[in-house]
Amino acid sequence: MNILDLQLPNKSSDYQILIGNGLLLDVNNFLPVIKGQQVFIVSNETVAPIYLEHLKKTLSQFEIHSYILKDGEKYKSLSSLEDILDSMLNSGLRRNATLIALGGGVVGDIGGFAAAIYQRGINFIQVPTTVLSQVDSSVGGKTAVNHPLGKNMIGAFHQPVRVITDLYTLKTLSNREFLAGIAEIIKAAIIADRQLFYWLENNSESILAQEIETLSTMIHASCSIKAKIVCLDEKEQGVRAWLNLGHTFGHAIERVLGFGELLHGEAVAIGIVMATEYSVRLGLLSSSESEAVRRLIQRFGLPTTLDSMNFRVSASDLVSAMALDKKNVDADLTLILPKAIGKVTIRNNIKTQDVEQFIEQFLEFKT
Ligand SMILES: NC(=O)c1ccc[n+]([C@@H]2O[C@H](COP(=O)([O-])OP(=O)(O)OC[C@H]3O[C@@H](n4cnc5c(N)ncnc54)[C@H](O)[C@@H]3O)[C@@H](O)[C@H]2O)c1
Ligand SMILES: O=C(O)C(=O)C[C@@H](O)[C@H](O)[C@H](O)COP(=O)(O)O
Ligand SMILES: [Zn+2]
Repeated sequence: MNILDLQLPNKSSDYQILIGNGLLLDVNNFLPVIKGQQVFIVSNETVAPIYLEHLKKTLSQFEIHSYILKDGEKYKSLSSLEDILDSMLNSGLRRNATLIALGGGVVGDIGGFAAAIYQRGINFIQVPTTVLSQVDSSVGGKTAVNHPLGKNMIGAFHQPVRVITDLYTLKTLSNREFLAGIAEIIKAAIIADRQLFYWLENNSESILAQEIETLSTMIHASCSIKAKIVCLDEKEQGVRAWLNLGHTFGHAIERVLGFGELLHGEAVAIGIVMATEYSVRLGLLSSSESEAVRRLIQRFGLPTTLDSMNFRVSASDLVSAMALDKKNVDADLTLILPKAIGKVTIRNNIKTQDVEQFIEQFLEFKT
């Protein structure tokens, strides 16, 4: 088992990320961080039938309650959140209970948000079961639900007390979801680890074959990047915004198409290509590095254009959605732009008209 320590400026919220095989089955991974006698597990209708009984058995010494969410991004909503909170109250959950989010990023984000606001905040553990949630969403304490007008618009920072990443759970993940998670790993490499970028290129065959040793190395490397950035800037006052590379475009795509039409990782893959090409347009990045990014994304079977997924959107709709992005300061857009593979910069004061013109050209482009 690998252990990553996430050390936040506020010492009392430091926590560990455990990464290994079969961790779900060992109560000792949970015991040090469970408070009280009550455990409330949030999962969904796909993950629960496979893993919920195992987890309940592991935690059989506790009083266990659970809530099973419908599957899909569209259920990361205020209305589902209300149902979860109703269920917590109906279960007689006390303030010293522990909530466990068992599932992918949707379950982790909404479950974490429920833990953040239930009786003003309770203990919570992330048990991520997708590549994406193991390398990204389970770490860092961003919890939220979507609003029809934008991604993650209603949420809170609420750190888990532990992240328990059981690599065995990936065995049941669909290939499309597996690949979507790789998009956030490519993102992490472009942000901060040039070596990881070329490692992904050189090990793509083994990754695509889902060889467990390779996956373990990859998940550990990518998760460490996220943990380091979060330690520097927990509440996104500065460098944490790097983690939003590809997301200004990606979130707008998700919202304009309708949540769940494209997977988050797929929208981020297209968003990364758009951000790198916009970076070339501004003269910040060489076209050869931008091409290398596009090639790596394609290598993992991820989309690089909306056209390749048979989706049609207008530049003006995308820009209107981007205007609501949480990073924006005043009327202009803020974008995270690569300067080289392994280095990004935060650019404020980007004019919406320029981005709209860029998107029009981008949407014309066919691979
Ligand atoms: N909080 C953050 O920092 C952060 C970071 C990145 C993404 N996110 C959010 O995470 C969400 C995307 O997460 P995701 O990609 O995990 O999507 P997801 O939670 O929808 O899971 C993907 C699919 O895989 C299924 N699944 C999960 N684990 C499985 C398993 N082990 N075996 C079989 N099926 C399994 C799910 O039921 C779902 O159908 C988005 O809402 C995104 O906004 C949040
Ligand atoms: O942890 C972060 O910070 C991120 O930006 C990670 C992203 O991959 C993730 O999708 C996050 O939920 C986006 O946050 P948001 O603040 O743009 O909603
Ligand atoms: Zn993301």
